[in-house]
Amino acid sequence: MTTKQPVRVAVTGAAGQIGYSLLFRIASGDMLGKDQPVILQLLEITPALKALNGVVMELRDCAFPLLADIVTSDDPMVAFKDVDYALLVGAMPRKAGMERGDLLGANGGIFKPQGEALNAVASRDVKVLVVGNPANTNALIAQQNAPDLDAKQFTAMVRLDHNRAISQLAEKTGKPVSSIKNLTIWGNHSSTQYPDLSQATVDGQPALDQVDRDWYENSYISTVAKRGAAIIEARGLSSAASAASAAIDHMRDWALGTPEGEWVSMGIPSDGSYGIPEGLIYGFPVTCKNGQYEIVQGLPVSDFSRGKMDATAQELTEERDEVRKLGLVK
Ligand SMILES: NC(=O)c1ccc[n+]([C@@H]2O[C@H](COP(=O)([O-])OP(=O)(O)OC[C@H]3O[C@@H](n4cnc5c(N)ncnc54)[C@H](O)[C@@H]3O)[C@@H](O)[C@H]2O)c1
Ligand SMILES: O=C(O)C[C@H](O)C(=O)O
Repeated sequence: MTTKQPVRVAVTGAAGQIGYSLLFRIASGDMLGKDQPVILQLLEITPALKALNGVVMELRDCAFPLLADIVTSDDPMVAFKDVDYALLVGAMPRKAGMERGDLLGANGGIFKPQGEALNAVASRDVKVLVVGNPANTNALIAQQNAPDLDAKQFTAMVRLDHNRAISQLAEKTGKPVSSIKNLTIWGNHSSTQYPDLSQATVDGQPALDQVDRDWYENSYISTVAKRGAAIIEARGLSSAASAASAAIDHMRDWALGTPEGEWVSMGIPSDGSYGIPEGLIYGFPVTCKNGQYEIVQGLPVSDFSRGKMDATAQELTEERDEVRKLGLVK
């Protein structure tokens, strides 16, 4: 029997399609371990509380041994009270033909009050993951409105891109996903992201020795970067189960650590590493230990990589300028 004290996990947009995959996996111990009880604190807008109640009924019907309690609210000051983890999912998804950045006007305003509420009532050690798009700049908005928390506590999800990049490479090389290590998603969770194979290995051998350079530069990068749009085109709805799975991976690795000698990609505040403007929430290669992440330093950067890394940083700078004009960040 477990003796650990429950931790509090907030999920926003909990009645949405990502929420419907995510909550059950958190409650079953996939995110924080099979010995860690959780209290779910679920935030929705008022008209969605009835649907959320249905999801809560289903959660209870699973009789998850690790699910200690469930709180629901339409008030972030209630949902974020004392939370140790916050997964900010609630936001409008894009439709076919839109870029994620087109959602800034509709979604940016959600993250200012949520940042303020986290600042006021969350655990001082809260770990925040922003999933709602455009995720990097929404994370920046939340962070800038939570001045009493450490900037490093706010992260954005590029793990879905990271997982897509692994899967595409596995398919191309005919090797299992478990044989692929150390690729990086640099930059924005958008079509300017840079899935970088220059340090990646397949079965311990350089990935770029095992694929054609032309395929890498002219097919692979755009397939990974535009996968979200391909899912919307096929499903008529944006990715949900895979997004939830990536959120689980992101939080699990941050909380419990990355395997020795391996890194993952997280959207985190730039400290100026690799010449990326300080403060942007940018995808970097990171290792995690004891609940902290660190940027992998000293990787060589080719001219090809430099161009791609700067282009996605430029897009994030423009998004920051846009939300500054909207008064959402300083
Ligand atoms: N970063 C990524 O890799 C990634 C991947 C997939 C989807 N997304 C994004 O995640 C977001 C959610 O996607 P979804 O498919 O679950 O959408 P959805 O429309 O199914 O669900 C969103 C939910 O958020 C709720 N919501 C809206 N405003 C809210 C607020 N202020 N507070 C709390 N809840 C609020 C809505 O009522 C709805 O139930 C979208 O912005 C989508 O683009 C990001
Ligand atoms: O593409 C989208 O708009 C949804 C999500 O960000 C994704 O990458 O699947």
